[in-house]
Amino acid sequence: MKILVINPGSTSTKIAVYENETPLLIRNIKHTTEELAAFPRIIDQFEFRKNLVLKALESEKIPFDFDAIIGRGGLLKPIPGGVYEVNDVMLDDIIHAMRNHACNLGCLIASELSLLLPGCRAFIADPGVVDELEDVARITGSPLMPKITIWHALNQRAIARRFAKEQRTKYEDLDLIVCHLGGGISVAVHRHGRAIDANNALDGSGPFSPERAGTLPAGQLIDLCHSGRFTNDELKKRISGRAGLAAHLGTTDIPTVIRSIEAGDHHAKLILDAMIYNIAKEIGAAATVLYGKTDAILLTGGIAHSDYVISRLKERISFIAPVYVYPGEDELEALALNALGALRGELPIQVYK
Ligand SMILES: Nc1ncnc2c1ncn2[C@@H]1O[C@H](COP(=O)(O)OP(=O)(O)O)[C@@H](O)[C@H]1O
Ligand SMILES: CCCC(=O)OP(=O)(O)O
Repeated sequence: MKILVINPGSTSTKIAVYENETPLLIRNIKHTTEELAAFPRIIDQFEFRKNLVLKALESEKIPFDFDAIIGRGGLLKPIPGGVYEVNDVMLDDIIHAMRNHACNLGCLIASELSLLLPGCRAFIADPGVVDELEDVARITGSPLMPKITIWHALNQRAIARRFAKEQRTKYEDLDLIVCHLGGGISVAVHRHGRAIDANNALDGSGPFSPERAGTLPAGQLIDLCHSGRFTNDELKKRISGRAGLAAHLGTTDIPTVIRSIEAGDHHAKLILDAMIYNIAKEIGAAATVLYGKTDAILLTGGIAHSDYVISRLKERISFIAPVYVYPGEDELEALALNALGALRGELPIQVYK
């Protein structure tokens, strides 16, 4: 069986072709800020990113012939984890999505390309809106604003399963805290295979990150909204996109920040250390969800490549549980395996309503 995998991220479009479990192509196309700035909205990048996928296949001489195309799912309504067939309700929700993120393009491109091939199916799996929260985790101090989770469900689950396999046990038998350290930072509590708590890494809660504000002081935010200094869209960008390290230091690139620190930039050190401090606090809070009985803490995502960040994080969190580091992400393989499992009847194909 042949699977095309499409993972549009904030700074890249990742593509893979699998023949059963074997990868035939893995391609990471990076996008510069200037290149993407030409598109007023993320949805406007649709043709650009779709054509990049087609060009990558053409340049590798891979025939356009697939049993399924799977995209990293978008910011839909909250849904349980798993594989979903792309349908009209999903496409309509994505076109009218309240939240902007490049992953919204995943199901749109998968759907459009699948229509070119009779019998080819379009799927998404474990999108960022996967919601398996316990009821108690859903309640905030205002009934007007129940908790929403937006997190790296796909990669966190793939890494948690990889860890379980390495430990010769089952994901469903473990109690884990998983932290994805990327453009956004998510911390989730996985209790026996269910993510019972997770932050909103996009525009809500948790530690600040390379490009997100994380939890903010609510009163000050309201005052800023009414200050007349910013439009609605500008303020949203100051929460998601131009926030966190980008706002403080003008870059989201950790190696650049570390070079500044090594060159004696005390402000850069203060900001990066503050980000690490906030991540550690979020992980500490997650440990209370498990009553302190955590089998392991897994750190993953691009920033997990950074010794500076990981060594300082470990200093603060190692007392909770053993810490394992999985730099980067496993999203392409996770998507491919989800599509294969669905086609083979090994995984249920859920219907988005
Ligand atoms: N080798 C590396 N060393 C340190 N930081 C890195 C490295 N590679 C990527 N990063 C950082 O990881 C972040 C992006 O993480 P990634 O998981 O690729 O993104 P996302 O989760 O947004 O898709 C950026 O802040 C980037 O600077
Ligand atoms: C939308 C999923 C959570 C997130 O923040 O993803 P990125 O880090 O890839 O932007």
